Amino acid sequence: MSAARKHTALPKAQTLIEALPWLTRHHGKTVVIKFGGNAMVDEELKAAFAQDVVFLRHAGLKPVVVHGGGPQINAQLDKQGLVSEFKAGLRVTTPEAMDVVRMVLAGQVQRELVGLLNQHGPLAVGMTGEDAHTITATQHRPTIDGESVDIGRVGEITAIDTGAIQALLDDGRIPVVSSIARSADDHHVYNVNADTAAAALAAALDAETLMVLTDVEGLYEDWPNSDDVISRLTASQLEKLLPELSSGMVPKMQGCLHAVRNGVETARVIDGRVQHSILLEIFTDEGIGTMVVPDAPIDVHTGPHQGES
Ligand SMILES: Nc1ncnc2c1ncn2[C@@H]1O[C@H](COP(=O)(O)OP(=O)(O)O)[C@@H](O)[C@H]1O
Ligand SMILES: CC(=O)N[C@@H](CCC(=O)OP(=O)(O)O)C(=O)O
Repeated sequence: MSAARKHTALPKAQTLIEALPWLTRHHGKTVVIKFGGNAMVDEELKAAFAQDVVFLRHAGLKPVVVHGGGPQINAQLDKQGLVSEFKAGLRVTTPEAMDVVRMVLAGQVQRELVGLLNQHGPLAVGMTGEDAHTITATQHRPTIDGESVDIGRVGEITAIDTGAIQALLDDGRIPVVSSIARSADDHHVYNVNADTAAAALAAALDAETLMVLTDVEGLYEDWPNSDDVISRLTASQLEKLLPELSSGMVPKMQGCLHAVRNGVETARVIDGRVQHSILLEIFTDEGIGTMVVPDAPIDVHTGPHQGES
């Protein structure tokens, strides 16, 4: 056999080998991926998302999926003639609306994601924050114009028990978590923003990465006037920006800040409208969206490090 024979699959082998340093570095690490309701409306994107997550799992990482479903909840509330209202970026959740939120997230969106992931094997297990006391909350009362406002059954996370998720990860499964919390106050449940839930879980699980998929390219520097995306910012830089942010970006970026301030190495906001955005983000050095990193540690001898992550 000629030693010089050209194998047609060589470029594929090279691509796999290029990924080797990344795979070695991230082997066994936990990555929490938040799949947003707005990125979840296209069938092909959903299937590609499931492939990416399963790929990560087979590559030796431990993915945990936390999902939203805002648009899907809106549609069901509409169908039932119930009004949707948001205050401080959160859904005003009456007891009737809470039933709809729970039914749509746990009964519809989560089931669909579990089904898509399990087309690739017996991997995904769905749960909500209610299960095994995974997420506990009390009533959240946002301050609007200086006043504490009652927005119904919206929860503020007070405790996370990672036991059930860890057990699933140890068993090689992919947990798929709906953002509903058990109540510390009564026997009912609370509606939690899915970005907030994902960030809290990432911190509690000591995840290496929080990845938030959404329907924009990342954090725009001057939204809605320009589409320049901020590619990288530190926790302190983000903290300064927070008061200027609006709508859905508020819980997302607050969540990223919480994550990197609590042990997560990077929090990334990426465009879920791009097919295979998870793999693109991971395998391109500079990433495709916005990356938040902790502040550089201060060295007592040399002062703050520059440009490290
Ligand atoms: N600075 C910003 N950069 C990007 N998007 C922003 C910004 N400020 C507000 N937004 C809005 O936030 C939205 C994303 O949040 P949201 O609608 O809650 O998405 P998801 O369903 O993925 O959680 C964007 O579609 C955009 O309209
Ligand atoms: C309290 C609150 O606002 N909860 C959200 C939960 C779902 C969610 O966050 O979905 P997205 O990620 O698709 O926005 C809601 O009811 O819409």
